Amino acid sequence: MTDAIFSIENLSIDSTRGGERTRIVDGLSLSVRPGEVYGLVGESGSGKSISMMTAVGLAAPGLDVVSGEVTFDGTRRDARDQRALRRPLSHGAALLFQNAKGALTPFLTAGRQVERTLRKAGHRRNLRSEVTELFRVVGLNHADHGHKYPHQISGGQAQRVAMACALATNPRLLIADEPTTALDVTTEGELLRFLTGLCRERDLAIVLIAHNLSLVSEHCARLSIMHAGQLVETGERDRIFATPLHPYTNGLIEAVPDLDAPRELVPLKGTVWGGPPGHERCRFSHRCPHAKAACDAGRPPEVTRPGQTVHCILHAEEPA
Ligand SMILES: Nc1ncnc2c1ncn2[C@@H]1O[C@H](COP(=O)(O)OP(=O)(O)OP(=O)(O)O)[C@@H](O)[C@H]1O
Repeated sequence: MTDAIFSIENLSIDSTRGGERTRIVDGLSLSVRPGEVYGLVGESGSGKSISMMTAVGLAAPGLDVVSGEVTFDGTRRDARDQRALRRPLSHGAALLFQNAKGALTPFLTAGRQVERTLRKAGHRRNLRSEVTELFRVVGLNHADHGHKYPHQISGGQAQRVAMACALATNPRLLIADEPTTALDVTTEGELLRFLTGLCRERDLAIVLIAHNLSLVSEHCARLSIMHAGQLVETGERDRIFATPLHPYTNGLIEAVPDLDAPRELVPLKGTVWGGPPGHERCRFSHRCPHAKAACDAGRPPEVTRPGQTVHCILHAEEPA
């Protein structure tokens, strides 16, 4: 995709535990445009965080980046060289995590946290007014909250302070890793609407990582669905919801309650990593109602349909 500001191609990561090597991310590719909130969805443990942290040069020690290329702002880099990858991304990208309160420094007021980030980003003049402006941008009143310590504000307010810190570096890419999981539903909705607006106003590219498909579908026009380290389906939200092609996507959609048309929810059977070892196969086969021998015999083929790409043998066999 030529107009993407951030793209990942064929990222694979191995982890070795107890002498056993496991491919925890297997050939992930995705790309995000400026002004877009892109969703990365999957159950807990499917590899969303590890993929995105590695793509910005923050792979945990001990992980082996086997392959992958990351393009940011027009320059392509080998993901195996994490240091080289981290340098440009540490200036152009910001990260938001689930527990904002825990991420803020407990002995610094909310205002000082933002001021410190501004200083680190090289700002020296008009710091007070820049902090006040960043508070305004994230929907907080500096006079009310700037002097408070993290334990004196709510989880939603702490997440807004974390956002102000993130915006202080003027990023072009924001990776938001389950940023609202610890918040109540109303605050969650408010914050995500706010993030979406921010993304449009500032032409910011956002990758929203979440396990909740309905949440992502509300805020992202394009998304990727991940299972056990592999992407199973990618594409436009409307197409994916209208005609889910992968049995896993279908399972996730069936598990989402629909208040307008109540129906029996169908929980997904099995666990993410419950299948036989080896990555040269479909990793959903042990949970799939349509599985056949061929699913375990090789990697699932990538099949492209208008606005959608699926990795599944079922669709390789039918005409486009
Ligand atoms: N530092 C590490 N070294 C080795 N394996 C790891 C490491 N961190 C995570 N893993 C494993 O990698 C897999 C993917 O983890 P990851 O945290 O990326 O999942 P996730 O989809 O983001 O889940 P969650 O929503 O729970 O954060 C899991 O099986 C996890 O146990």
